[in-house]
Amino acid sequence: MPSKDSDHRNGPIIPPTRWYRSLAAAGLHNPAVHGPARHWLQVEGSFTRALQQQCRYRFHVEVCNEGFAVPTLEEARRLGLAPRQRAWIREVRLCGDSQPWVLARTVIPLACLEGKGRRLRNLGNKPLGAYLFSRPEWLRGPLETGLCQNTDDQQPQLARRSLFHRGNEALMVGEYLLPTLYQR
Ligand SMILES: C=C(O[C@@H]1C=C(C(=O)O)C=C[C@H]1O)C(=O)O
Repeated sequence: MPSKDSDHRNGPIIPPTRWYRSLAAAGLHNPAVHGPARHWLQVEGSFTRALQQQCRYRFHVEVCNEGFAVPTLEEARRLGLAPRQRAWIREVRLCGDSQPWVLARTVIPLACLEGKGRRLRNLGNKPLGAYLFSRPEWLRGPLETGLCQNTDDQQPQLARRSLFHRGNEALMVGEYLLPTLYQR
């Protein structure tokens, strides 16, 4: 059942995105990945942490949509899920000093919600990164680079995503950089 946050009218518009295995591969299609956003596309470790370090005053997470929903076909394929299999989907804005800097979309398959993973449904405004990076059983896979399609200059143009693995299970975190983050 969707949480009350899914009533939010101003949820992030996550643009359709083409994903590449590396920054260099994406750069062949859009050299903007080598510009000021490059640093953010390559941050290792917790992205939340890196954003917090850039804030003068305050970092916060705004939950826009959260609940059970059907992932896109591309997401289902990437996670090895059957098409139309529902998952817990969380969409948030990551804000620095009260400005939205990043939109994030996380797809959490049902298997990840079992056992201790139940907590993943109750994060609220606590950043997911704080959860994942404080638990050694979750390991991050390689970062992909995304080129967002059909966006205007207020919307994300560039993105990154990775799978986090716990044994045979995996969830997927996509982070879509808003120009306000890297054009400051
Ligand atoms: C995965 C991380 O978590 C961050 C927090 C998110 C959330 O709270 O939904 C989403 C994407 C991330 O950037 C991270 O910090 O690296």
